[in-house]
Amino acid sequence: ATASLGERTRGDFPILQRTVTDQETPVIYLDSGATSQKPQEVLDVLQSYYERTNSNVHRGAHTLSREATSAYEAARDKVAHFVHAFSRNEIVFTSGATEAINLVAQSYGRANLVAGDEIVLTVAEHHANFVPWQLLAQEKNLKLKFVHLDPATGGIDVNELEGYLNEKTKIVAFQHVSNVLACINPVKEIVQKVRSHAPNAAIVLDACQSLPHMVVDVQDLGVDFLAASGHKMCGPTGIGFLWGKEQLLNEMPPWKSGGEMIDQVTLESVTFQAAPGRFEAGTPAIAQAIGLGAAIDYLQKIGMKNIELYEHELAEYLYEQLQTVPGLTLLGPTDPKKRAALCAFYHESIHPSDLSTFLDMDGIAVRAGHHCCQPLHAELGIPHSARASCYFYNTKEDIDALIASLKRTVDFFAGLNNAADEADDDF
Ligand SMILES: Cc1ncc(COP(=O)(O)O)c(CNc2co[nH]c2=O)c1O
Repeated sequence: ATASLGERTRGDFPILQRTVTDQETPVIYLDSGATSQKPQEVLDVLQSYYERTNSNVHRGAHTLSREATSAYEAARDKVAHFVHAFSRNEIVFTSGATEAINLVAQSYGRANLVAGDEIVLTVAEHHANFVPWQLLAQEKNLKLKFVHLDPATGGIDVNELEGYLNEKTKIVAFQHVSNVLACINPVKEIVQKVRSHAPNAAIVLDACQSLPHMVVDVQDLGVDFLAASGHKMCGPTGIGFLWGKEQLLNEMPPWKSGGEMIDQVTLESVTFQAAPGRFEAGTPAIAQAIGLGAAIDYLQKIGMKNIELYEHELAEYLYEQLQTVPGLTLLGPTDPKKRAALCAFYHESIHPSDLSTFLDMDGIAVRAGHHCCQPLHAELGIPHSARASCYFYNTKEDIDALIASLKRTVDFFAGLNNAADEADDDF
């Protein structure tokens, strides 16, 4: 049989050969929603940069600085091409999606929203796309509205959106893919609805959990801003980016200030670079940006469509196999075809942290907690959940190991409960 994409690529990732228990079997990493692993190609580029090219960018007139500058700006070109930006100037490097969204809230938000204006979010947003808007709303006395979940599908009820939109809606910010529900929001339909019912709204897309996993084309989607993190798409930590329409970016006031982002500084005044330089104060994360460029090269070699198709298989298999574990409730859409390759779940009597600890003892890495989505967990009536999240380097055998370990864990706790019941009966 043809080797799966996971079988063909897992050897590219040194860390996936590591064992984390006293058993010989390598770690089964099912926490890519938190951060992805890094292929050798990216690791080599980072090493080579520091060995051969390291220098500060945009300033020095010497060879190393010129080489570092062209490598850094080539990374920007790669990101621009990857998201099909209208222009390379629309790519602002940040430390990650969190910083990208904060930039929009504090620069665009402060300059364009006034008391009484409205921001529409969903209850499922990650805190990175929730708290910056809460703080802006507190600062400027704005109204926050939240699109809720559709109980029938387990996903976000975008039909509810229309009723929240009006002339005062100035921001509509939502995730492309949920890091907990696994739902894939219909971005183009949402954009159409917002454009027709909220003409003054800027649309901010949190693409953290979509960009690593599928083709994302900002021109096709029609949004105004997009935020993403490099570390979730085979890149190093410390790099992400904001894509924004060039005209919007150039109308926005600077955010962080200092060197690089200025044009002229005198004792009396200061003028600024145009985008993207305006928003890149200080020495940037040069190596990290170049590493992200190498990650994009790696992903493009595999093909984002191939990754998307393979992860559909993993998504369905993961969801269907988790349904065979007694006592589990799975979060998110009930149609496996409408899910990304992650699944959050909870057990009727076993704490998610106990589940993840027992899985860890079997060398399986999942996450337990609220996944920076406390409002969503409150909406679901649960304090936390466990979550398995896949990437293209995972295999169905990884999921089989997860399921087997979960069933052993559930049996173990059932045995404990039975023993406790018997002890009670003896009294
Ligand atoms: C949908 C979504 N938005 C924003 C972020 C923030 O990204 P950062 O700035 O790179 O941290 C995350 C990270 N999500 C997770 C990080 O750890 N577990 C997660 O699910 C995310 O999943």
